Amino acid sequence: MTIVSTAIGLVVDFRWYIIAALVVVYSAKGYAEYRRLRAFNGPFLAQWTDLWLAKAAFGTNQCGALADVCANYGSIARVGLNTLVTTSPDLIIRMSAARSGYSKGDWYAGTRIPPGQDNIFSQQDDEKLARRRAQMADGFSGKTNPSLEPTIDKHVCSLVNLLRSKYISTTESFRPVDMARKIGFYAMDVITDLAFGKPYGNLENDKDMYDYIQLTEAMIPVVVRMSAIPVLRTLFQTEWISKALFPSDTSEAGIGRLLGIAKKQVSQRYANKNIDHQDMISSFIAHGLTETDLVAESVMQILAGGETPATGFRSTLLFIITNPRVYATLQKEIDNALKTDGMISRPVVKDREWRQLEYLQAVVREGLRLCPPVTGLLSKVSPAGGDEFVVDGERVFIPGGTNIGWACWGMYRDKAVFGEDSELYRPERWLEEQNQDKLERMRKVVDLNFGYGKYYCLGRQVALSEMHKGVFELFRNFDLEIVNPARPWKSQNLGSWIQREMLVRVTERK
Ligand code: HEM
Repeated sequence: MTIVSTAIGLVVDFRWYIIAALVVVYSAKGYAEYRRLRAFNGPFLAQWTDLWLAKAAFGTNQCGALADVCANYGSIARVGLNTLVTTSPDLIIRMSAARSGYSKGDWYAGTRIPPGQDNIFSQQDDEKLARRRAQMADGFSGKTNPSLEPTIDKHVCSLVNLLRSKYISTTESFRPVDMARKIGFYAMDVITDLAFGKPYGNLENDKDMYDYIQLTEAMIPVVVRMSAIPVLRTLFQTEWISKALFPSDTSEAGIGRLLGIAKKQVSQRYANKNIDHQDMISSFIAHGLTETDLVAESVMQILAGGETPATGFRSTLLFIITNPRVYATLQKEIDNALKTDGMISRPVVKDREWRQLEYLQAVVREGLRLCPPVTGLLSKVSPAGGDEFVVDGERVFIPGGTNIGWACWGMYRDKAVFGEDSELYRPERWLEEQNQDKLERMRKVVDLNFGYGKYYCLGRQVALSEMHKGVFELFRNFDLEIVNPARPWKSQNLGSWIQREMLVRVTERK
């Protein structure tokens, strides 16, 4: 007791010295951190603190804020004490290239679900990641996993059936449908079917089963925001804090419920592993994933592959139905293909068939350009010795251990790459460009939507198939009109997208 009271007395007596020492240490550290990245410009707050980053992360237009910083301060700009963002596709390609010295930064660690358990996305060790990618690649490939395309087709049919059975308007009746929600149902059914071998059944029940979409809409922004801000990231990664915050796998809804379902489904499949299924889980088991790995990977697939194709599909649909020229041209391409004997299968267009439809592909690519589904920072960290890089004709040195995220919203609107009208939704740009090098560059930049090199998205083919089939079948079957062109939907970017209330009038095609 006497020792404690003596210590408290000393602290009180010397409080001003202690406060002064703390201020000096903090300022010296802050100054050293400021100097380390002083070659990069950025907002004043971002030179000295992480407050600018926190403000952007907690706003509702995170990707726009990052793009503005690069527009104002250069294609590599400073947004925090140890964080840069870039609109340079060449830097993004360099960081993710197969043998680059860069690795995934701490941003990714916030995506360990359940807490403490790595999955393919959160894995920061390049060697372990390469091993895991090799184990999982076959499950994502249509060549080695014949169940992928039929699974997607099944849910395209369910989407069409749902619209036809409940939401057809006529001159006598008006039955607006929230397409933002139904597309979310579609994407979630596809991914749960692929990941667990059984869909959630959202489309069949016309319901957000287990409130999953509602709760992930609430949860993902929290994770993405926490990951963006270094101090919160450190807190969230502290095991007991993340465990305390994370819902248990016995929760009745949301991510806890997802984890519970994943555990149950995986353990059933694991027990039956010798039975000959030809799907994703069996491919992963055959490549040596343990039961614990499988749970973490199936949850991650749902988080990585649920909302992302839905965002691509929804925004593309909105661009089409609010643009009469695009609508008419697309419909004509679809109708002509349908009139050509044997070109298009029923009930759902095949992957090899939509790949022959140039305008449809341009429509989807342009949608991904203007509304990129993945907008979180995805920060990579520079190699220990730093890196030299030429940007906008100038050689810059990036010190070792620096986090570099992307400002993809700005990158996809670069006039030098996409032309003066880069803000405009104009699929024709993909068909009119005569200069093959320029076209190739445009393609390469938009394909960065799926990452690059050693971190390239494993679900790209699945996502493209979902989006192209979905768009084709909606316009094969229906006419679509936006109900309120003055407020077509509610869309916010919180690091990930929340898109809702997209009311559409659906009529049968004559
Ligand atoms: C339009 C839809 C999609 C987009 C735009 C997209 C984009 C991305 C991006 C940007 C990354 C991270 C790259 C990086 O870390 O640098 C990624 C990783 C990943 N994606 Fe996708 N994705 C989509 C759909 C899907 C789907 C449907 C699945 C699953 C079926 C999926 C599975 C994965 C996996 C497993 C990874 C981790 C790869 C790794 O870190 O090695 N994605 N995706």
